[in-house]
Amino acid sequence: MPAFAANLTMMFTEWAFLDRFDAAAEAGFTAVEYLFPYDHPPEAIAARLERNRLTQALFNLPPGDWAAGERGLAALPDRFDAVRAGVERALDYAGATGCTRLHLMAGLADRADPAARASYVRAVEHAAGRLAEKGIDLLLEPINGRDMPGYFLNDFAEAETLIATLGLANLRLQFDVYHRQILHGDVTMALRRLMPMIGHIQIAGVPSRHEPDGEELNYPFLFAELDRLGYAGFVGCEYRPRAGTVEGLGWGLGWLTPGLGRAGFFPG
Ligand SMILES: O=C(O)C(=O)[C@@H](O)CO
Ligand SMILES: [Mg+2]
Repeated sequence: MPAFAANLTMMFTEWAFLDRFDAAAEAGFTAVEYLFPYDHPPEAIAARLERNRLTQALFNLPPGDWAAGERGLAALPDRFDAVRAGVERALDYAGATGCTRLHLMAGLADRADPAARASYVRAVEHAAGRLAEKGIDLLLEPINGRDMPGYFLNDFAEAETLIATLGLANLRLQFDVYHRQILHGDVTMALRRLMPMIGHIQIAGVPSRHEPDGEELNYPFLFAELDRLGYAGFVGCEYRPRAGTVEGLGWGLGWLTPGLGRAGFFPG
Protein backbone atom coordinates (compact mmCIF):
# COMPACT_ATOMS: atom_id res chain seq x y z
CA MET A 1 0.00 0.00 0.00
CA PRO A 2 1.61 3.32 -1.00
CA ALA A 3 2.43 5.79 1.77
CA PHE A 4 0.91 9.09 0.66
CA ALA A 5 2.28 12.51 1.56
CA ALA A 6 0.00 15.54 1.27
CA ASN A 7 1.64 18.37 -0.64
CA LEU A 8 0.85 21.36 1.55
CA THR A 9 1.72 23.88 -1.17
CA MET A 10 -1.13 22.67 -3.35
CA MET A 11 -3.48 20.89 -0.92
CA PHE A 12 -5.24 22.21 2.18
CA THR A 13 -4.77 25.80 0.99
CA GLU A 14 -8.11 26.57 2.68
CA TRP A 15 -5.97 26.75 5.84
CA ALA A 16 -3.01 28.96 6.76
CA PHE A 17 0.26 27.16 6.03
CA LEU A 18 1.00 25.91 9.55
CA ASP A 19 -2.62 24.80 10.06
CA ARG A 20 -2.38 22.65 6.92
CA PHE A 21 -0.33 20.11 8.91
CA ASP A 22 -3.24 19.62 11.32
CA ALA A 23 -5.75 19.40 8.48
CA ALA A 24 -3.68 16.84 6.57
CA ALA A 25 -3.31 14.62 9.63
CA GLU A 26 -7.00 14.87 10.36
CA ALA A 27 -7.75 13.81 6.79
CA GLY A 28 -5.68 10.64 7.25
CA PHE A 29 -2.23 11.55 5.94
CA THR A 30 0.79 10.39 7.90
CA ALA A 31 3.33 12.38 5.88
CA VAL A 32 3.58 15.79 4.22
CA GLU A 33 5.70 17.59 1.65
CA TYR A 34 5.69 21.14 0.29
CA LEU A 35 7.80 23.31 -1.95
CA PHE A 36 9.39 25.64 0.59
CA PRO A 37 9.37 26.03 4.38
CA TYR A 38 11.46 29.20 4.52
CA ASP A 39 8.72 31.70 5.49
CA HIS A 40 8.35 29.92 8.84
CA PRO A 41 10.87 29.14 11.58
CA PRO A 42 12.07 25.53 11.55
CA GLU A 43 10.88 25.06 15.14
CA ALA A 44 7.31 26.06 14.23
CA ILE A 45 7.21 23.46 11.48
CA ALA A 46 8.81 20.82 13.69
CA ALA A 47 6.14 21.46 16.35
CA ARG A 48 3.31 20.90 13.85
CA LEU A 49 4.90 17.69 12.61
CA GLU A 50 5.36 16.41 16.12
CA ARG A 51 1.91 17.17 17.44
CA ASN A 52 0.35 15.45 14.44
CA ARG A 53 2.86 12.57 14.30
CA LEU A 54 3.59 13.46 10.69
CA THR A 55 6.70 12.53 8.72
CA GLN A 56 8.31 15.28 6.67
CA ALA A 57 8.78 13.46 3.36
CA LEU A 58 10.39 16.15 1.20
CA PHE A 59 10.91 19.84 0.51
CA ASN A 60 12.93 21.90 -1.94
CA LEU A 61 16.20 23.71 -1.44
CA PRO A 62 15.84 27.51 -1.78
CA PRO A 63 14.99 28.33 -5.43
CA GLY A 64 16.29 31.89 -5.65
CA ASP A 65 13.83 34.74 -6.03
CA TRP A 66 10.62 32.81 -6.81
CA ALA A 67 8.46 35.94 -6.98
CA ALA A 68 10.81 37.39 -9.59
CA GLY A 69 10.52 34.22 -11.69
CA GLU A 70 13.55 32.21 -10.61
CA ARG A 71 12.93 28.44 -10.50
CA GLY A 72 16.17 27.23 -8.95
CA LEU A 73 19.76 28.33 -9.29
CA ALA A 74 21.78 25.18 -9.94
CA ALA A 75 22.25 25.69 -13.69
CA LEU A 76 22.94 29.43 -13.42
CA PRO A 77 26.71 29.92 -13.66
CA ASP A 78 26.93 33.08 -11.52
CA ARG A 79 24.74 31.83 -8.66
CA PHE A 80 26.94 29.18 -7.10
CA ASP A 81 27.43 31.16 -3.89
CA ALA A 82 23.67 31.37 -3.48
CA VAL A 83 23.37 27.62 -4.10
CA ARG A 84 25.94 26.98 -1.39
CA ALA A 85 24.15 29.25 1.08
CA GLY A 86 20.83 27.64 0.18
CA VAL A 87 22.18 24.18 0.94
CA GLU A 88 23.15 25.28 4.45
CA ARG A 89 19.76 26.92 5.01
CA ALA A 90 17.90 23.83 3.84
CA LEU A 91 20.04 21.63 6.11
CA ASP A 92 18.88 23.68 9.13
CA TYR A 93 15.25 22.91 8.21
CA ALA A 94 16.00 19.27 7.41
CA GLY A 95 17.68 18.86 10.78
CA ALA A 96 14.75 20.40 12.65
CA THR A 97 12.10 18.41 10.77
CA GLY A 98 13.93 15.09 10.39
CA CYS A 99 13.57 15.28 6.61
CA THR A 100 15.83 12.90 4.68
CA ARG A 101 15.05 14.05 1.11
CA LEU A 102 15.66 17.44 -0.51
CA HIS A 103 14.91 18.48 -4.09
CA LEU A 104 17.37 20.75 -5.91
CA MET A 105 15.65 22.81 -8.60
CA ALA A 106 17.77 23.37 -11.72
CA GLY A 107 16.54 26.78 -12.82
CA LEU A 108 15.66 28.33 -16.16
CA ALA A 109 18.56 27.76 -18.54
CA ASP A 110 19.32 26.21 -21.92
CA ARG A 111 20.10 22.51 -21.58
CA ALA A 112 22.46 22.76 -24.56
CA ASP A 113 24.53 25.56 -23.01
CA PRO A 114 27.86 24.07 -21.79
CA ALA A 115 28.19 26.73 -19.07
CA ALA A 116 24.75 25.88 -17.69
CA ARG A 117 25.55 22.16 -17.75
CA ALA A 118 28.87 22.65 -15.95
CA SER A 119 27.19 24.86 -13.38
CA TYR A 120 24.44 22.29 -12.84
CA VAL A 121 26.88 19.43 -12.31
CA ARG A 122 28.95 21.53 -9.91
CA ALA A 123 25.86 22.47 -7.88
CA VAL A 124 24.57 18.89 -7.81
CA GLU A 125 27.94 17.53 -6.68
CA HIS A 126 28.27 20.17 -3.99
CA ALA A 127 24.73 19.72 -2.65
CA ALA A 128 24.94 15.91 -2.74
CA GLY A 129 28.23 16.01 -0.87
CA ARG A 130 26.93 18.24 1.92
CA LEU A 131 23.67 16.28 2.23
CA ALA A 132 25.55 12.97 2.35
CA GLU A 133 27.33 14.17 5.48
CA LYS A 134 23.90 14.36 7.15
CA GLY A 135 22.48 11.13 5.70
CA ILE A 136 20.11 13.02 3.37
CA ASP A 137 19.26 12.17 -0.26
CA LEU A 138 19.42 14.81 -2.99
CA LEU A 139 16.64 14.56 -5.58
CA LEU A 140 16.54 15.77 -9.18
CA GLU A 141 13.14 16.17 -10.86
CA PRO A 142 12.49 16.58 -14.60
CA ILE A 143 9.69 19.16 -15.03
CA ASN A 144 7.61 19.62 -18.17
CA GLY A 145 8.00 22.81 -20.17
CA ARG A 146 4.29 23.56 -20.35
CA ASP A 147 4.14 24.14 -16.60
CA MET A 148 7.62 25.63 -16.38
CA PRO A 149 8.76 27.05 -19.74
CA GLY A 150 12.54 27.18 -20.10
CA TYR A 151 13.26 24.81 -17.20
CA PHE A 152 16.73 23.28 -17.57
CA LEU A 153 15.95 19.68 -16.54
CA ASN A 154 13.05 18.83 -18.83
CA ASP A 155 13.92 15.28 -19.86
CA PHE A 156 13.90 12.02 -17.89
CA ALA A 157 16.69 10.43 -19.95
CA GLU A 158 18.90 13.41 -19.17
CA ALA A 159 18.26 13.03 -15.43
CA GLU A 160 18.83 9.28 -15.63
CA THR A 161 22.15 9.71 -17.44
CA LEU A 162 23.37 12.35 -15.01
CA ILE A 163 22.47 10.31 -11.93
CA ALA A 164 24.07 7.17 -13.39
CA THR A 165 27.18 9.03 -14.53
CA LEU A 166 27.83 10.85 -11.28
CA GLY A 167 27.27 7.62 -9.34
CA LEU A 168 26.70 9.39 -6.01
CA ALA A 169 25.04 7.09 -3.49
CA ASN A 170 22.61 9.76 -2.22
CA LEU A 171 21.66 11.25 -5.62
CA ARG A 172 18.24 10.03 -6.72
CA LEU A 173 15.42 10.67 -9.15
CA GLN A 174 12.21 12.47 -8.17
CA PHE A 175 9.69 10.74 -10.46
CA ASP A 176 6.68 13.01 -10.82
CA VAL A 177 4.15 10.92 -12.71
CA TYR A 178 2.39 14.08 -13.91
CA HIS A 179 5.54 15.46 -15.55
CA ARG A 180 6.53 12.04 -16.88
CA GLN A 181 3.20 11.54 -18.63
CA ILE A 182 3.29 15.00 -20.22
CA LEU A 183 6.94 14.73 -21.27
CA HIS A 184 7.19 11.14 -22.45
CA GLY A 185 4.25 8.89 -21.43
CA ASP A 186 5.10 5.18 -20.94
CA VAL A 187 4.76 5.67 -17.17
CA THR A 188 4.65 2.03 -16.06
CA MET A 189 7.66 0.88 -18.07
CA ALA A 190 9.62 3.92 -16.88
CA LEU A 191 8.77 3.14 -13.25
CA ARG A 192 9.92 -0.45 -13.74
CA ARG A 193 13.22 0.56 -15.34
CA LEU A 194 14.06 3.55 -13.17
CA MET A 195 12.92 2.15 -9.82
CA PRO A 196 16.48 1.50 -8.56
CA MET A 197 17.26 5.23 -8.77
CA ILE A 198 13.86 6.61 -7.67
CA GLY A 199 13.92 8.41 -4.31
CA HIS A 200 10.50 10.02 -4.36
CA ILE A 201 7.30 9.85 -6.43
CA GLN A 202 4.62 12.49 -6.97
CA ILE A 203 1.18 12.21 -8.57
CA ALA A 204 -1.63 14.29 -10.07
CA GLY A 205 -4.32 13.88 -12.69
CA VAL A 206 -3.18 14.51 -16.27
CA PRO A 207 -3.71 16.93 -17.91
CA SER A 208 -5.57 18.97 -15.28
CA ARG A 209 -3.20 18.50 -12.30
CA HIS A 210 -6.30 17.93 -10.19
CA GLU A 211 -7.07 14.82 -8.12
CA PRO A 212 -5.50 11.53 -9.36
CA ASP A 213 -8.91 10.06 -10.08
CA GLY A 214 -9.26 9.62 -13.81
CA GLU A 215 -8.34 11.45 -17.02
CA GLU A 216 -5.30 9.96 -18.83
CA LEU A 217 -3.89 7.77 -16.09
CA ASN A 218 -5.21 4.70 -14.26
CA TYR A 219 -3.89 5.44 -10.78
CA PRO A 220 -5.27 2.34 -9.00
CA PHE A 221 -3.20 0.30 -11.47
CA LEU A 222 -0.12 2.47 -10.87
CA PHE A 223 -0.46 2.23 -7.07
CA ALA A 224 -0.65 -1.57 -7.36
CA GLU A 225 2.37 -1.45 -9.66
CA LEU A 226 4.35 0.47 -7.03
CA ASP A 227 3.55 -2.31 -4.57
CA ARG A 228 4.56 -4.94 -7.12
CA LEU A 229 7.86 -3.09 -7.59
CA GLY A 230 8.42 -2.97 -3.84
CA TYR A 231 8.51 0.84 -3.71
CA ALA A 232 8.89 1.73 -0.04
CA GLY A 233 9.14 5.52 -0.33
CA PHE A 234 6.47 8.20 -0.26
CA VAL A 235 3.99 9.18 -2.94
CA GLY A 236 3.53 12.96 -2.81
CA CYS A 237 0.05 14.19 -3.71
CA GLU A 238 1.13 17.23 -5.65
CA TYR A 239 -2.20 18.25 -7.14
CA ARG A 240 -4.56 21.22 -7.02
CA PRO A 241 -7.96 20.12 -5.72
CA ARG A 242 -10.83 20.85 -8.11
CA ALA A 243 -13.01 22.20 -5.32
CA GLY A 244 -12.30 21.58 -1.61
CA THR A 245 -9.26 19.53 -0.58
CA VAL A 246 -11.20 17.32 1.84
CA GLU A 247 -14.16 16.99 -0.53
CA GLY A 248 -11.75 15.77 -3.22
CA LEU A 249 -10.15 12.97 -1.20
CA GLY A 250 -12.52 10.29 -2.50
CA TRP A 251 -9.73 8.89 -4.69
CA GLY A 252 -7.85 7.96 -1.51
CA LEU A 253 -10.61 6.04 0.28
CA GLY A 254 -9.06 2.73 1.17
CA TRP A 255 -5.57 4.22 1.46
CA LEU A 256 -6.12 7.14 3.84
CA THR A 257 -7.55 6.81 7.34
CA PRO A 258 -9.49 10.01 8.06
CA GLY A 259 -9.81 10.99 11.68
CA LEU A 260 -6.53 9.51 12.88
CA GLY A 261 -5.13 12.99 13.38
CA ARG A 262 -6.29 15.58 15.88
CA ALA A 263 -9.93 14.83 16.71
CA GLY A 264 -12.38 17.59 15.98
CA PHE A 265 -10.06 19.75 13.93
CA PHE A 266 -12.52 20.18 11.08
CA PRO A 267 -15.15 22.75 11.97
CA GLY A 268 -18.78 21.56 11.84
O1 LIG B 1 6.60 21.31 -9.81
C1 LIG B 1 6.83 20.21 -9.32
O2 LIG B 1 6.42 19.19 -9.84
C2 LIG B 1 7.59 20.07 -8.07
O3 LIG B 1 7.72 18.99 -7.58
C3 LIG B 1 8.19 21.23 -7.41
O4 LIG B 1 8.98 20.83 -6.34
C4 LIG B 1 9.04 22.06 -8.27
O5 LIG B 1 8.44 23.26 -8.43
MG1 LIG C 1 6.73 17.49 -8.71
